[in-house]
Amino acid sequence: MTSWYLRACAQPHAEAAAAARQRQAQLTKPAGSLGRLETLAIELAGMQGRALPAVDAVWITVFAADHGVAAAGVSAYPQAVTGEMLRNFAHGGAAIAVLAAAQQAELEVVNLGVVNDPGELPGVRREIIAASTASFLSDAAMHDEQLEAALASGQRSVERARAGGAQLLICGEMGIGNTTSAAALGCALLAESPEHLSGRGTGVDDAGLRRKIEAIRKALDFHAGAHDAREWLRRLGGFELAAMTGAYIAAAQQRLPILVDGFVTTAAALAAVKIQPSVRPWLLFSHRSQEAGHARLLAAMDAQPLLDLGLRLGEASGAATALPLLRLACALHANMATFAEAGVSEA
Ligand SMILES: Cc1cc2ncn([C@H]3O[C@H](COP(=O)(O)O)[C@@H](O)[C@H]3O)c2cc1C
Ligand SMILES: O=C(O)c1cccnc1
Repeated sequence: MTSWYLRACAQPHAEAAAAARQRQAQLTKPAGSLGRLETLAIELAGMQGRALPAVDAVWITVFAADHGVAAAGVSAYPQAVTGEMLRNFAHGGAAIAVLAAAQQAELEVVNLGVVNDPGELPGVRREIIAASTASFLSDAAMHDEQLEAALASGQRSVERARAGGAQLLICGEMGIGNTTSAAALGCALLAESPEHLSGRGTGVDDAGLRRKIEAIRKALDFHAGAHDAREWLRRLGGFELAAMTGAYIAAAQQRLPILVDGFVTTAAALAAVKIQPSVRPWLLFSHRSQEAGHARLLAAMDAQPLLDLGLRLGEASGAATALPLLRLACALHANMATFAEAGVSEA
């Protein structure tokens, strides 16, 4: 039987996009003058299959997991932070919790396995795969069943989003060491060199950055026998990265538009596109992260991010920050007067 994540996605609805494009041409403004706000409305119309798209109901899932590679000294922060941040998400103190609450977006957090496990917390689902991935310096990060479990966790988050009436999916991540995992995965998927995709993550110093590049180089050597995107994800990814890959594929299969966050989520999106290329039209890109290497991952998917604010946090914070632009694009598209309605002369 073919795995669910290998199933192709439908293309966005061409007629709905055409109807939206036609409406944009009739609104009281010089043709094309609202730039990306116009094309965003048209793309959303195609994805939602309606001439008047809306992103009132937004679902955010933050996946948290720990990484074996953290032991290689590749983060500026201790691994215990991943578990500690789960408590912070639950109590509303994390950046994404504030951004979601300020915009009435639904936020759920999924604990896939952290070393410093805080146990049951309100608003945090426990879908524990293991306390951490194995270090990909000397082992595959995940066994096959662990990868399948992570992908399926992402798929289930999309089921909940759909049941909740979501019109847009945003995924985020929390996992100390995950910019190293994301960079390694990006290198493998794009045949890039570690210097080009490695950045300072939480803020490592020059020595930390060198350790990170060395770790990735070693991992790419060790796993040189891998041959496809799923296998690279299993060997170099993390539970949260794989869950996001699964969520992106499932959302695209179910015609749910996706707003991608920063560097780590973009690596997961790239894995999704490499596993199932028909995912690509369902992805909107929110911002270019300060993390060196993000621009290359974006370019590999011909993605034009909306914002460049020097953000380097993850947690879906960049996507949540770009959400108002999508909402404004929909409001303009639905509520501006046409030339005929307003009695304004056309060109
Ligand atoms: C307090 C805190 C909150 C965070 N929220 C997201 N990240 C971000 O930083 C981590 C990746 O960076 P690196 O690869 O350098 O460890 C991830 O957890 C990511 O989501 C955080 C990091 C910290 C310290
Ligand atoms: O852009 C990101 O996803 C990012 C950058 C730094 C740290 N964590 C995540």
